[in-house]
Amino acid sequence: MTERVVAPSVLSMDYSDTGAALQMLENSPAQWLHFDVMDGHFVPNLTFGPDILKGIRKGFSGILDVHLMTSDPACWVEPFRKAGADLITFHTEALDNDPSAVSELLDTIRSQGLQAGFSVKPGTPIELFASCLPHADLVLVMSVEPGFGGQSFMEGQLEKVRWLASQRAENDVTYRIEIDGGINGTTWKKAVESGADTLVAGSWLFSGDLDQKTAEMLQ
Ligand SMILES: O=C(CO)[C@@H](O)[C@H](O)COP(=O)(O)O
Ligand SMILES: [Fe+2]
Repeated sequence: MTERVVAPSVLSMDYSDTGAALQMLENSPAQWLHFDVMDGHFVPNLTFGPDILKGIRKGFSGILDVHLMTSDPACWVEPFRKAGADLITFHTEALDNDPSAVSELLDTIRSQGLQAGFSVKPGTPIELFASCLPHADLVLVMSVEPGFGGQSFMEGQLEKVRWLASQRAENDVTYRIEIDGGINGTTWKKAVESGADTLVAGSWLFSGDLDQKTAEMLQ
């Protein structure tokens, strides 16, 4: 079984005291940090670039999990690799949902020594990307429309998690199944029961008791 991982989303981090926030994360049981990159074009919001990741890299020794919500994902692979990313996930919709292009970009990311993932928005069928699964280290199921933290969990997306888990059980593939959006004290359990092993959580985790909530999710 794949070890469960919790990845707090930096979108909800306290930026009035970044050093203290990073220190708290470094000392917490969370193994990863989820870094949401939004370009104001693929999604109607704008967040962080590689320079910010470079700073975060200095204060966090775990896995830096970059979630690219950008229209041109390929051009950001090298800058984020140089900045210290460990894993880069991009959206299939940015590549017109073309499975060949998705596999090709996954291979490119891996060839740079990084782990590679792809993600689908809630309206995109996951089955389109069966041929991409052997090329992926992680598949990210969005359980909200990408763009903002603090939205409600879309329970119907768990069907994709179940499909990914069954594909993994039936085939010679080893990707992680990550879920992102609306994760809280109730929804994380549903995600895990459906087969998710990598839990991104932003607003709920950062609203208090991050260590305790993370430890519970890892039990
Ligand atoms: O990618 C995204 C949003 O587009 C996420 O990573 C959110 O940042 C998760 O935040 P919560 O839904 O947990 O508040
Ligand atoms: Fe995300």
